[in-house]
Amino acid sequence: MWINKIEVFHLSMPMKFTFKSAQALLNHRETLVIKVIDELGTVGYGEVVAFNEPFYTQETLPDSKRVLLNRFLPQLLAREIKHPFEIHPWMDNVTYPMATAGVENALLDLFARRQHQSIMDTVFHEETQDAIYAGMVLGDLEITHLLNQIDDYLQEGYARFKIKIKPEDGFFKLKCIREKYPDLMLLADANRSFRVEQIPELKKIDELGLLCLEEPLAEENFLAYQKLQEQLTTPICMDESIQTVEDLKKAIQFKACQVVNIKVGRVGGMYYAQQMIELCRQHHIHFWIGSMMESGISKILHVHLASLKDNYIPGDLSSSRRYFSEDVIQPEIIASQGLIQVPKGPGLGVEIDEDILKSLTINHAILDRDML
Ligand SMILES: O=C(O)CCC(=O)C1=CC=C[C@@H](O)[C@@H]1C(=O)O
Ligand SMILES: [Mg+2]
Repeated sequence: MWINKIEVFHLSMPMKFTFKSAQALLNHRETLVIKVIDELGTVGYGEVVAFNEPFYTQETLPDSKRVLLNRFLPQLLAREIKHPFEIHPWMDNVTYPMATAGVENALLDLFARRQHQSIMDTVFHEETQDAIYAGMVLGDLEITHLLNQIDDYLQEGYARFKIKIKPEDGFFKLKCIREKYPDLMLLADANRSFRVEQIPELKKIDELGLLCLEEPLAEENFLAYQKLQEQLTTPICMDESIQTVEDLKKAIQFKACQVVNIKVGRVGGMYYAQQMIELCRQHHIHFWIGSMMESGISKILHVHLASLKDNYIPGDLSSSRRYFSEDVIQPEIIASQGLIQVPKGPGLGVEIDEDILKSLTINHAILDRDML
């Protein structure tokens, strides 16, 4: 197939509240939506989920945009491709995983639509669930507010909660939650905020029966993780420490974690996400599906991925309305009684509301094969 036209929409989505983690404060979300159109007029969408600042991983949205417009997208227009995964050898999943994933995801959506297949059927040849359990992520909130939010979302049907923590009060907050909800499905994400000297705090957290502890250590070193995992019964979960398949192999070799949070953007696309999932399966490492406070285009892809039957726990996947007053996909993502339905149609299985997309766009670029 040939890609004849590509559009890049730079979105600015106002958020309903400020999201606070150990590393970041977010009150609006900028992302890039890539729309690809082939010679038959088939359309596919993908999202580049980099943040404006490098608080999570190194790649920033201005970096992604520059490399896309100057290199990746003109190259894509210039060659015939038979399968979306063919782009990987000439794209750069190490320096620009999120830009790479955005292009690959758009091509996969288009390719699956051409084949009249769902995106999961084009990549994974296995049975999947029709619905997935939703999961709530709560930022670093003041304790009364945090407990109230858990009450509210429990009533809405959410059963799994991930709390953002930092060394100063992480144990205190988790202990308060545990006292009030002894059986809650609870995990914590420290986003690399605890130094090795603060391991005693992590040992206290270890007593609280968490499903896993995500990215506890500031030290970016698998040996430190291995030593920590030996001292904890709570499984350590890696997120930003694993960006490439090589990172995962190394983490397995070091026994640095027992769980991996898979995010398609962070790892450079479905091609690498699939390889990581297969590696996890071979080495008895649990995996589950994260998210990036993104628009529905990337989020629904993660809903699809979370429909794999051997997911460890419900993902960071909640209703579109939790973060944004409007989403660019139709139907938007709705968690009802704690469940999200997995769309069945071709590709991502959702439509893009171009009016909403355009109303959120702050910059728009068009690349045409005729212009090469
Ligand atoms: O999308 C969500 O619901 C929240 C996801 C989330 O917690 C994160 C998204 C992006 C960057 C990180 O700070 C964080 C994470 O580390 O998992
Ligand atoms: Mg995380």
